[in-house]
Amino acid sequence: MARELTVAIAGLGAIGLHLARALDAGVEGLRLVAVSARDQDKARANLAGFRSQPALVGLAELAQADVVVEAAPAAVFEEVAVAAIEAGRIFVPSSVGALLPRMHLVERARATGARIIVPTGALLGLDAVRAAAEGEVASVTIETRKPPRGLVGAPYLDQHKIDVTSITTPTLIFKGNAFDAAQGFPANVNVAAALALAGIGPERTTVQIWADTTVTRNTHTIRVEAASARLTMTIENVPSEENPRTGKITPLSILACLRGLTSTLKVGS
Ligand SMILES: NC(=O)C1=CN([C@@H]2O[C@H](COP(=O)(O)OP(=O)(O)OC[C@H]3O[C@@H](n4cnc5c(N)ncnc54)[C@H](O)[C@@H]3O)[C@@H](O)[C@H]2O)C=CC1
Ligand SMILES: O=C([O-])CC(=O)C(=O)O
Repeated sequence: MARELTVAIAGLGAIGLHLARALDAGVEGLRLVAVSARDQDKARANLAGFRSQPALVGLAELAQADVVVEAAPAAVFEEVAVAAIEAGRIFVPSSVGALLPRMHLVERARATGARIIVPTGALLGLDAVRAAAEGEVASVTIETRKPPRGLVGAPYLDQHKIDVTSITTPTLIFKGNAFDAAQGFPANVNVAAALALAGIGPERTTVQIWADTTVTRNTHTIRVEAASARLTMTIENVPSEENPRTGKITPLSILACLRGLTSTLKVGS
């Protein structure tokens, strides 16, 4: 008997709307049943052509589904996460940076039977990082280069009075650990948070963020020095039209992650 999971999505932006459309088009074993949006009229317009109408509900009500995907601003992460975890659901966060200061949610999930599944998102190679982290790892670093406009609005820039729009040459904006990077750039370094969780934790994972006038893509390079292997991997993400901070691959990665929840053949660990 094929297994079917119902899915709910918080947020219908660059990630959520693409994912909702893909699920509505039909993915074996997954059925979109509910979505949540800030702008209800816009959401209704976006959903108008769907083959099957998901319910438009409040954030906490998303927990009616087996799988709750968070694709909303980090500010509402907790509301979505707590409802899903308390209901014992599978919680799939996009705003992974918001999970780092809330690791108590993992303990709650253990108690309620919920699972928290962090997708690879805009990054690559977390399978290899996880494998390496089963053994000894000396260092994990990530270098993120974004067109300056992709960094606009980050709290770190306001705090340090950095105007990225006036930058004319590639400039190192931040160097520190993944925990501090996630606080300072909540809409930009979810990839660093996911890397930290896959590998050696947010304190030991080193992050560099560059405002780079020479790149048109959100570019992430991971370097891992481990007893088993040395990894160097780069992904160059095409920014999405809706939100230049978010690479187009992100909803695709989450879709691939969701498929893996029910598929008979699953590739990659
Ligand atoms: N894990 C990863 O690799 C990546 C994670 N992200 C993160 O994923 C999250 C979503 O990213 P995008 O889709 O690009 O953002 P977006 O800004 O395009 O979409 C977010 C949507 O959430 C909606 N929203 C806002 N408040 C809401 C509320 N109270 N209830 C319901 N909906 C609400 C907005 O109206 C918007 O449509 C962000 O936190 C972003 O930083 C983005 C890229 C990669
Ligand atoms: O590269 C991207 O598409 C988005 C990104 O950096 C992130 O959210 O961490």
